[in-house]
Amino acid sequence: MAMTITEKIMARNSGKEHVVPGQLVWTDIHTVMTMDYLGKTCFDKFRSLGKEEVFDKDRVICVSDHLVPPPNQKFATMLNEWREVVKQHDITNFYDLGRQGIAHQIMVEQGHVLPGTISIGTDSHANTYGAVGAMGNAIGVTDAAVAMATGKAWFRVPESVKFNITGKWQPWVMAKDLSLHIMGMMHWNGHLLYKALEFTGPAIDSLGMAGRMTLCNMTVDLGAKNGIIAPDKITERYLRNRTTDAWDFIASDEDAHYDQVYDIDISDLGPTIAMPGKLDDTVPVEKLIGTKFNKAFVGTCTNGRLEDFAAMAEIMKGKQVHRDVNMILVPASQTVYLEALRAGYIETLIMAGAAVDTPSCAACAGIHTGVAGDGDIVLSAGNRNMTGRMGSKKAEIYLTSPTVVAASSIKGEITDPRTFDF
Ligand SMILES: CC(C)[C@H](C(=O)O)[C@@H](O)C(=O)O
Ligand code: SF4
Repeated sequence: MAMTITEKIMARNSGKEHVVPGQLVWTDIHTVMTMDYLGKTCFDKFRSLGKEEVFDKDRVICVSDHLVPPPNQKFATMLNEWREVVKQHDITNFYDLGRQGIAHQIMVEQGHVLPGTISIGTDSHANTYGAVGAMGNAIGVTDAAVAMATGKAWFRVPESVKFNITGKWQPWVMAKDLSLHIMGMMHWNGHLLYKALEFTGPAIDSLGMAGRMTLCNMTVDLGAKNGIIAPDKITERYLRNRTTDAWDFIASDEDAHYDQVYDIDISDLGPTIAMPGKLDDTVPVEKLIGTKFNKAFVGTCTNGRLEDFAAMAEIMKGKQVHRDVNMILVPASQTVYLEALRAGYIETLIMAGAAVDTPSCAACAGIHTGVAGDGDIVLSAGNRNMTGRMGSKKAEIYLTSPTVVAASSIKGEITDPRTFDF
């Protein structure tokens, strides 16, 4: 019986020949991720199950990202309790301050997710893991605690939806623009709720791992269960030095059934921006040319990767951030930070007047490093722009790609990087 890649992953990890959408399955879990913000609660739940030892100390991945370095005493104390509980359970892979990064970046870059397997995390953007052909899923602390105890979790097999992406990427247009375009196209109409979104087609084949991570990452903001891209040569190259585990090129059958199929030709897709307060209210950059803003932010699990800073450095080299703009850049992990330093991108960006901070979630959820105050207008490459998301309820957040943020920050107003004067 023909199956989609997500159905195949659900089947193979629940010991079944095949599964169908709607079926409940009890599956093996490759890795469970938890982080500083919810991790202590998660371990408390785990203890309440009467358990002391996690199912596999190498496969419960603990990351400090939302709260490091602690911005205040409350979070410093929370971090101390978190560190204590991770220590008590003798977890092998603890990415604490000094080795830190945003959990989803860590999970993929450190080889903790594998094509054809299922990894879950106590954070909504665990969908990111679909970039390497894994089923990545956000779950609550109770389900995470059960998985930490048993190495298993239950799922309702989702219906699959195919996004067939064709055409050639225009210069400076990024996967983020496609994500925002889909967000606007679907208008949160409920059609993608709890669906498995599969991205395929020539424009995906040519997309690097950073773009694939961006695309899968934001599927949760579309209401989907997961986002996934079948592993290919790009995946293989990416995973080469990151995992020694065996995996195979799992893919959907040609005659697999999809609940919906969307064809998108990106030849005409330009830089795209989500208006403040509503992620699905997206417009082409042309509509906002000249709009003023005073804060620029690039980082997060959506756009804090090496390729993002590389593109920004190309645009900003030898130029200066406009005097009315404060720009904060936060690499998604220590590895990204180091690679960006070595490649000279950080130097270029600092010379241009950007402030670069230590890897963390930073101001994305309004916790630290550049939170928004009353009256701020932020041009951000993050993933959420609801009122109050980055701090003040009296701030406005426009969401876009790193190249739009780069060109616009030089100009001091929203600008199209395709027509930017280099
Ligand atoms: C704190 C955490 C539970 C939350 C999430 O899961 O999304 C955060 O990462 C966010 O982006 O708002
Ligand atoms: S970077 Fe933002 S969206 Fe991603 S996990 Fe952190 S707070 Fe959540």
